[in-house]
Amino acid sequence: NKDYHILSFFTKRIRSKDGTPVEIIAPMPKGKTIFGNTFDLYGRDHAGVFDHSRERAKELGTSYIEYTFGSAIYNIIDADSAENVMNHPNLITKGLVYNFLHPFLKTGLLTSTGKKWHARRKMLTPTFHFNILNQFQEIFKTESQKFLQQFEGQDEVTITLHDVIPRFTLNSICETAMGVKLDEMAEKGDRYRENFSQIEECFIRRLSNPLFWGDKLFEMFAAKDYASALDVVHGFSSEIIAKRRDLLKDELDKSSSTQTADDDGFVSKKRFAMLDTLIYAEKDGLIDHSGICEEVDTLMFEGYDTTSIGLIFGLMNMSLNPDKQELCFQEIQEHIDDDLSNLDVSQLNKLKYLEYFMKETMRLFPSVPIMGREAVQETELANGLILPKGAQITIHVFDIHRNAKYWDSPEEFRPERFLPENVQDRHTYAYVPFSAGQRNCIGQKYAMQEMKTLMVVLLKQFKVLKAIDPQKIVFHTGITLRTQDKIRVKLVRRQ
Ligand code: HEM
Repeated sequence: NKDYHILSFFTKRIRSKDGTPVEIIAPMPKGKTIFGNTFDLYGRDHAGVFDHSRERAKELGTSYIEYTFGSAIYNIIDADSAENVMNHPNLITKGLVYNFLHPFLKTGLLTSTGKKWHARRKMLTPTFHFNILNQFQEIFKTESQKFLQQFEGQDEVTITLHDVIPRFTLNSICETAMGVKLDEMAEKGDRYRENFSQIEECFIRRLSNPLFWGDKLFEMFAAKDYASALDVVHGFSSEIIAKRRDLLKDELDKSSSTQTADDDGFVSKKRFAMLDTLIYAEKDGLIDHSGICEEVDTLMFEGYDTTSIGLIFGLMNMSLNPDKQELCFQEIQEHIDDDLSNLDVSQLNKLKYLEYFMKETMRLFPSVPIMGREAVQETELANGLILPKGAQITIHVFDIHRNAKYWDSPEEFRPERFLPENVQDRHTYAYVPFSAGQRNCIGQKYAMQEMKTLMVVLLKQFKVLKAIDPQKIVFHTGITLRTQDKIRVKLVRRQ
């Protein structure tokens, strides 16, 4: 705190409530220049940016403070501080870095705050009700079967998960949430995913160079191909919305000509899509077309990319832990019929070990390894720190999940950690793959249901064998968890 005299003209310091030196509560690693930590990421590649936070966590072992040009950053790697922040009523606004997502997602549910966020959350929460999720089960099942059809006739095949899984999750989110089958739009879906990667590339370029934090310089020097990538992803979501509007109109038209006296709710008889809620809300004047677009972009991105990562690492872990894969398989055999006819939500709920397996996967490989908040007013935390207005908070989920304070041999893959008797004495906020508190993930049940379904359908037919060396995995920074190389597994058909 005493260093960086020049920076102090531009950046408000974090104080302590009772005058305790701040560094006793949270250490402050020295920055590379007189501008504090502003340029610490400068020149680092994607792996270097990711490793920076891991190195800090290892070196300091506790939550810490960094100073950059314009803002103090409180970096959280412990469960107590995570709880304080996630449950703080004044800390629901997302951090500055989320502004870099605005050209892509505008201010939908993930990135908005205040009254707008409250209204949208209220509007969308009922669409994740278990009755609706139950209806989606048939789609998850069919999409999982379709996923496996591509390996028909093959007894052994090595697959690149990063190539095949995202197509499955994008198809699933479009059919469930948007009510539109991607079958005839497969190529457009592929282009959506490619251009999404381009958008992410620009996001990282901005993140690692403070000169690009403002819009002007970024647009002048670093936004190559950004506008065209945005056009593609927005074009795709607009087409989905237009298609669903047409389908809904057709359903309404048909039902008014065929309705009988006991037909008391034509839409409820059809499969309901989350997008329908938004379209009906538009009729009631609660949202406009651009609002629908930002929510569709948000749900599509959140719903496909995060579950892809969960499944990619879930299958990788199956391949690396054959004994635990066998436990999952035995459990599946016990509860799910071979023809999958009883693969419904109530049966899925019985697959406890598979659930622990996926939870452990998300502990070691959280799809969202980092989350950010901003103090929009001076805010006191329970540990005695006073964050000035504008301070940024970074919650390092990746480091909390590997913090030896809560996890014995944290690097080891052990689904048994999630047995009820092992969970009860652990800090609740030591495990936050879906965040927690008001801004928690609205799609967590959906995600688990989808991931478990594909696992069941796949494990029934195939054994998953190792095809990579896990020691060679190099993590990259991204909007979500990335690796330098794509992950592969070998599938061998069960006899
Ligand atoms: C394994 C899968 C998933 C993981 C690990 C995950 C994780 C998260 C996390 C950590 C957040 C908080 C982000 C932040 O504060 O920056 C979040 C928010 C959100 N997630 Fe998920 N998510 C998953 C799947 C889904 C799915 C399937 C959907 C939708 C169908 C979804 C929709 C959302 C939305 C809309 C938000 C913003 C909620 C709000 O702020 O009110 N997520 N998710």
